[in-house]
Amino acid sequence: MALKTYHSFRELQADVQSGVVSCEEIVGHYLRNIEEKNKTLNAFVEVYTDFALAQAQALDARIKAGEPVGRLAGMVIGIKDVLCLKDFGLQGSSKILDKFKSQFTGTAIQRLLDEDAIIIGRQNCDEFAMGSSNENSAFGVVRNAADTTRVPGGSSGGSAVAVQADMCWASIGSDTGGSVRQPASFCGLVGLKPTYSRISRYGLIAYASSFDCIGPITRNVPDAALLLEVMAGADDFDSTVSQKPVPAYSQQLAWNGAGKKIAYLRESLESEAIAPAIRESMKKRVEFLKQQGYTVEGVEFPLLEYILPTYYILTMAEASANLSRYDGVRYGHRTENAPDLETMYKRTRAEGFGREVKRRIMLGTFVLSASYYDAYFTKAQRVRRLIKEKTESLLTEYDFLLMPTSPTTAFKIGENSAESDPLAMFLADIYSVQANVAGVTGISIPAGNDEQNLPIGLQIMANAFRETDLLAFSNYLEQQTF
Ligand SMILES: NC(=O)C[C@H](N)C(=O)O
Repeated sequence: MALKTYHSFRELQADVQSGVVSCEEIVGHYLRNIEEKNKTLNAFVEVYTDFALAQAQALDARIKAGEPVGRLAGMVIGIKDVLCLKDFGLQGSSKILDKFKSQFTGTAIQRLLDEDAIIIGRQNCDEFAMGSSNENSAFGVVRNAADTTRVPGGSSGGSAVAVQADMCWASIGSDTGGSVRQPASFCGLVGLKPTYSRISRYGLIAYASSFDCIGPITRNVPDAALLLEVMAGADDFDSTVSQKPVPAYSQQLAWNGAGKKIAYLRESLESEAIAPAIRESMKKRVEFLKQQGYTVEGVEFPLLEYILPTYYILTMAEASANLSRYDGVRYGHRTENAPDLETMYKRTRAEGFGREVKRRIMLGTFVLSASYYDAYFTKAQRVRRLIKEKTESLLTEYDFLLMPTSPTTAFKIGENSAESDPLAMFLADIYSVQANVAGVTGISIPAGNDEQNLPIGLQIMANAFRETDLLAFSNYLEQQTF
């Protein structure tokens, strides 16, 4: 029997708790959709059929027995292939982690399980989260369900498409420089990058540790708020995580706009490099907010042109160090019949890593090498500091900064590929990396469609640990019709 369409998790949860619908039926619905659509879309790389059904049955039994259940009972979630779930495969969508199994469950995922979420499978992504189109995956490209000739965005492309195509209720991705927000925008969804250190990274494959954040991809803002609330907070297993108490984000979504000041990046309305439909969508939102009586001002970000090089120099440097652990000794793939240890390392890494990952390891190693360290790495660290300070002061003067999530909507598969023009791919991240360079929070919410009916994303940034306000404002905007 087909599952009725639920518009909010609250509605679904009420039916689950009163026994109108069982968790087994819900899981069955998603398994059927996966069966039907995944061959084309390639969003899941592994489906945990037995595990998901067992979780559902156990939960149904508890509900029947009148036992209390967690805040996520009835929510079926997919996880990006960079998040550990004990005894299940984990590969960062790379050949080098072939057949690797997680030795433990990461904190964020454990917290979802503790609240009775059902984990249905792991999702395709760019290899080690490096990319913006999901074309750099050992499992092949993911297709955007709005137009299967187009990319879903990346690197959490499979996670976005799985929600877009109703193969799970929500997904958990990771965002190092837009990897949650940009695919969410390409697929018409909400993608939240929390403040750096808000969610523990214990059990997240490290890409660039001073940038990496875990974040939810959902259909709406209240779900993002609820998932953040469940996953965030102090954790003994991650010394970088913030000790700040976690607000009840999902209970504080009512918007009180009194006295709020909103900035928008002036070039969002003017730059020829931004698709006309995206500029138009921005304009409508800016005008709407002005009409509502808010102080809304266009601003320039003088360091904008330095953000991308800073991001790529630093993330590649960190990646080259983080990825040195894949040596064929401890994890996954190992080359066969190497005559000595050094050849074994070299061949394992040459065979196991894809082209984009190799490019980044080489560039990262270069900027960290003794002769170039100061010229690139140290300089980029200094510039990062300036970008962080400028961003924070802008977000102190204004409550929110609006800009597009991406300068274009979903592009064609192959059009921007890292193979043909890696720089073009990097340039598309121009607006999404600032929040990570500065460590603040940002969200992408749906903002209409372009002339080809492809989703547009509006990005809203707020200062560190201002998620409560950010989510309430996003929730308010999400409810308007433009
Ligand atoms: N990982 C991310 O957040 C995506 C970004 N485009 C990168 O390749 O670094």
